[in-house]
Amino acid sequence: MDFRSRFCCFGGFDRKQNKKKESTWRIFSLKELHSATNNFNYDNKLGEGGFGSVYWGQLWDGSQIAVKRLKVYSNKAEMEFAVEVEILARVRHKNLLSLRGYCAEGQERLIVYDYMPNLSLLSHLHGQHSAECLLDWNRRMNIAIGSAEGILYLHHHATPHIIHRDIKASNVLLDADFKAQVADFGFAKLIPDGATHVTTRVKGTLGYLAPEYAMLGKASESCDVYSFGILLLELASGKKPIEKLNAATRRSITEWALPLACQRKFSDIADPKLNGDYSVEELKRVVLVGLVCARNQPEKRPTILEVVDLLKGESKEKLAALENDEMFSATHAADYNDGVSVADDSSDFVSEERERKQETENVVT
Ligand SMILES: Nc1ncnc2c1ncn2[C@@H]1O[C@H](COP(=O)(O)OP(=O)(O)OP(=O)(O)O)[C@@H](O)[C@H]1O
Repeated sequence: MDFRSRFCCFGGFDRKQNKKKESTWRIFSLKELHSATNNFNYDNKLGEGGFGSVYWGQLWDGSQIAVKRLKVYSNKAEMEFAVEVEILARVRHKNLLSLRGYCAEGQERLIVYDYMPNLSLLSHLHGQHSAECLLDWNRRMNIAIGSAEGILYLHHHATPHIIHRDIKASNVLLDADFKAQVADFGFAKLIPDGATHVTTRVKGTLGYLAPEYAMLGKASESCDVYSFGILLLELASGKKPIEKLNAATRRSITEWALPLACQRKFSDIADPKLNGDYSVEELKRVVLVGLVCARNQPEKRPTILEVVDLLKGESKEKLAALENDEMFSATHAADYNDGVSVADDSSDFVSEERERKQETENVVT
């Protein structure tokens, strides 16, 4: 089956819809993308992910683009390509990375996006931009609320609803004004009307995976909420989702932050790069919401709609209730020693940047 017939199988486009979308995305020729990226020159390369390499380019009208080029053609990759294009074409939101178009010629598969000049949140928190300290508290707060609003659109406003399944710092891109754009829909799942979850192969990134999803393959909106909670803690603290303490010991960001939150030591959680320059109230809000999102029991997590309200500080009562939740009680804090968990040193438990992807065949049918 070629790309176009697969694309139609998703049922996303009829001719009428296509017409409506004409002004927002289009099909690019390979020749045009070769010329925009200086023949996919190494100097134009922005990064590399599971799907392939991403290149910076400039179109004839001067606009800047990012072109994701499929690494190796296969049926699986073709499917991932079709899912990403299909989903991107149907979503439009200020906090979701927009599709400019795609190219499918021979075995070449390319996706064209708007270029995000401030790259990913990961590059600012832990990567090449981290030393520049460009993420002041105000920007972090806007990124937290903006990305939550992007996810809210996927969960509650897109039809059918969409679970992202790979929310993480490298998938939150930043535009020229540091506005968050949630990206990378290659793993997303469309949720049929009325379904509460879909059972699926586990795909995602270690450190961000909800336990019920990692173990049972149960994907639902609350798995995205869990991953978003980890992202909030990362944004507040500047720490990675899993920290390597020594050769045999790993500590998750929740194991580290929960005892501190129970003892109300929020300033110990704040990223030292902020130099104490943050709103204490907002920091507390981000940490408490992050921790409640990353609870092990999915039914105890808030919806992303509640998360948006809480982050915006729109409901004082809900925030007070959250602060008084038994999860943040002093007795709960006593359950934790110093928050250190001992794990074996298998190389796939934690991995660095490039090795973080986990693709586990799920045993549940
Ligand atoms: N629209 C864009 N504008 C600017 N940079 C981008 C854009 N899209 C991707 N990038 C850069 O390219 C890198 C690779 O992106 P990609 O989505 O392929 O992989 P990833 O999210 O890092 O990893 P994975 O595919 O394993 O999830 C990103 O980390 C980002 O820095």
